[in-house]
Amino acid sequence: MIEVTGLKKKFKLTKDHKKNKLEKVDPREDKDYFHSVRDVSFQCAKGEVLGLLGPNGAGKTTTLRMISTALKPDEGTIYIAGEDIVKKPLFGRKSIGFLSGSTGLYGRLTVKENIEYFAKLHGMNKAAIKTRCDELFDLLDMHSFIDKRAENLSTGMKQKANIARAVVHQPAVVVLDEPTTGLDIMTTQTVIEFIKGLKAQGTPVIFSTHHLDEVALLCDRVAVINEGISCFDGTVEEFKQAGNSEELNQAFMNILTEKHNV
Ligand SMILES: Nc1ncnc2c1ncn2[C@@H]1O[C@H](COP(=O)(O)OP(=O)(O)OP(=O)(O)O)[C@@H](O)[C@H]1O
Repeated sequence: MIEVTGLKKKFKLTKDHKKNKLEKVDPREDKDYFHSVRDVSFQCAKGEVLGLLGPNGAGKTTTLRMISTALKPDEGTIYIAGEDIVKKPLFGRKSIGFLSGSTGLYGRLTVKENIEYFAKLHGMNKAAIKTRCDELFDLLDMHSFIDKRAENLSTGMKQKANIARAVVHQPAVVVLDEPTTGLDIMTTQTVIEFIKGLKAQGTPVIFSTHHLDEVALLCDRVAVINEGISCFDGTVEEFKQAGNSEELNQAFMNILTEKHNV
């Protein structure tokens, strides 16, 4: 179970940003700061998949980076197994597997060497690494490229390798920032099946997406962020009710518009 409550994060504005007066002013911008995330809360229990939705710039990546402990929130709590990982970031790093657009692999190492290296960093022994790598290479259909250098991978291969890297230590919670962006249909399907597998094992999965068809396929819960503020957190059925539509795209737009006009 992961429970996120009242997260806030602001960034100091640079001089260059402040000078650019032609840009449309975002309500989150004040004199010196951009309040990227203003009040975000949601929860995801054992065996649930939560889809994190919001327009471009809503604050999804900033929120997920706080959950991954890469960014420290200004306010708020993130509880996993009864521990606030804002106060215990080391526990957070062990408990969470995080995939982001900026997750990196070492270009000169092969895929296998990369995954083994990150497994070692997590303190796994040789036997455990072999078993886990074989399992991940099967699940993510990676065998054909595990001996290729990471710098020579296609977008899809790289994404699969990054996912394997993120979950090699069997984290208690998996957090994926737009895991299917830029992937072809086959690779997307492999990633979707992989998320279903995590769910079947009871691992809570949080993923951000702009694809509501993925929400229909995978999610038990939905959280919506707009301009840094949570405007929905509930089950997919509650999402349809709140958005007054059985069609997820329409429900999403209705939720955004309604909350936007309040
Ligand atoms: N380090 C930073 N300094 C200043 N502003 C930032 C910083 N990081 C993020 N922001 C701003 O915070 C807002 C939220 O960004 P974020 O990347 O979290 O949005 P998002 O919901 O993930 O968007 P997208 O769907 O386009 O990926 C954006 O306006 C972004 O420009």
